[in-house]
Parts: sequence; structure tokens; C-alpha cells
Amino acid sequence: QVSASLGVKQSDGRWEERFPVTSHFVLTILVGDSGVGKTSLLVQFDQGKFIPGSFSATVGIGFTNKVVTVDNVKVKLQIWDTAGQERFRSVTHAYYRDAQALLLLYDITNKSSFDNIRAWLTEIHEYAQQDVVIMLLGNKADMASERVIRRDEGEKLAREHSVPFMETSAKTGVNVELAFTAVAK
Ligand SMILES: Nc1nc2c(ncn2[C@@H]2O[C@H](COP(=O)(O)OP(=O)(O)OP(=O)(O)O)[C@@H](O)[C@H]2O)c(=O)[nH]1
Repeated sequence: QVSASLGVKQSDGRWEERFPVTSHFVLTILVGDSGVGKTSLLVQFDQGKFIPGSFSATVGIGFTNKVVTVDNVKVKLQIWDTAGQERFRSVTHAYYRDAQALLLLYDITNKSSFDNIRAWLTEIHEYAQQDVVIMLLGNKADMASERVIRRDEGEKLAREHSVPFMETSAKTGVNVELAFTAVAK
């Protein structure tokens, strides 16, 4: 945590503090099966856009910095986008240890990505810090006609593991900002 302040110099030379500025730093990582939309969610959050049909699997890991304001406090999120593919797993494990927050995604149109959440949680508990903040996200909420996982199934799974849950869409942007700012709190 870095603290600084903006102030005004008084006529007697004293420095009067006006706007305390505190900057927190939160290292967040995105995890989940390949194709659930981790990169798309990050691009939507960072740039406010969605590039349809642009599926290129993440190789290894990449990161983005973004400052959000939570309760008048600036929080710098450093977000690591991990590769969902099994063959990169050993690379991404190394990053779990330093993560303070973890966004775990499944795709509401893909049952196996949902079924794999338990395995992801086992892995997270093995490699991540005990106090890591975890949030479960059911992504692609815009694809209503192809939905195979109901919202209440996501809620139930989240409850079983005592983690917060929301449905997001990297396409429409619904709940994207909310998900990232929630973990920054
Ligand atoms: N309709 C819709 N499509 C999405 C959404 N999120 C991602 N997609 C699409 O799903 C595909 C996979 O998205 P990615 O963001 O590359 O998935 P990923 O989880 O980063 O995949 P890996 O890098 O392999 O782990 C792309 O074609 C995206 O355009 C969403 O919220 N809605």
C-alpha cells in the first residue's frame, strides 16, 4: 500500500492536507478452461470492446494494469490472463502463489467448463495463498439460446464453496466492471 496526499501550502508555510490519496495494489489472475472468455473479459474491462470470433488461445500468460476507484480509493489491479489449456498448466501454477484475487470462469454454454470448476478449485487451494479472494463467474451470459448451465446452478456451486458469484458477458459488458471492482475491495 502506497500513501500520498495532495494539499495546499498555507500563508504561514504550513502544509494543509486536502486530498489523501491511497493507492492499493491487487494482483488478480483469471483462470478457467480454454475458451470460457478470460482474454475477452479482460479486453472488455480494459478497453471496453469485444472482438467477436477472435478466439486465439492464450499462450502462457499475459498481464494488464488497470486502476479502479473503490470507495474513493484508487486501487491498481494487475491482472494476469492465464492460458486455459492443460499444456500451459505448469506455467500458470507459478503465478497462483502471488495472487491476491482470482476470477474463476466457466462458460454458461459449455457444461464441461462448469464441471471442471471443482477441479480448478482443488488446484487453487493447492497452489494459491489461503486468504486469496475468489470469485466465480459464469461468462457468455448474452448467449441465452445456447445456455446449458442455469444461473441457480452457478449460485449453488458458489455457495457450496463459499465464494461470491455473478454472471458476466464479455460481449455486452454486463457485470464486467463490477466483477473486477468487487475483487479489488
Ligand atoms: N457471445 C460471447 N462470446 C464470448 C464471450 N466471451 C468470450 N467469447 C468468445 O469465446 C471465444 C473464446 O474467448 P477467449 O477470451 O479467447 O477465451 P479464453 O478463456 O481466454 O481462452 P484461453 O486463452 O485458451 O484460455 C472467442 O471466440 C470469444 O469471442 C461472451 O461473453 N459472449
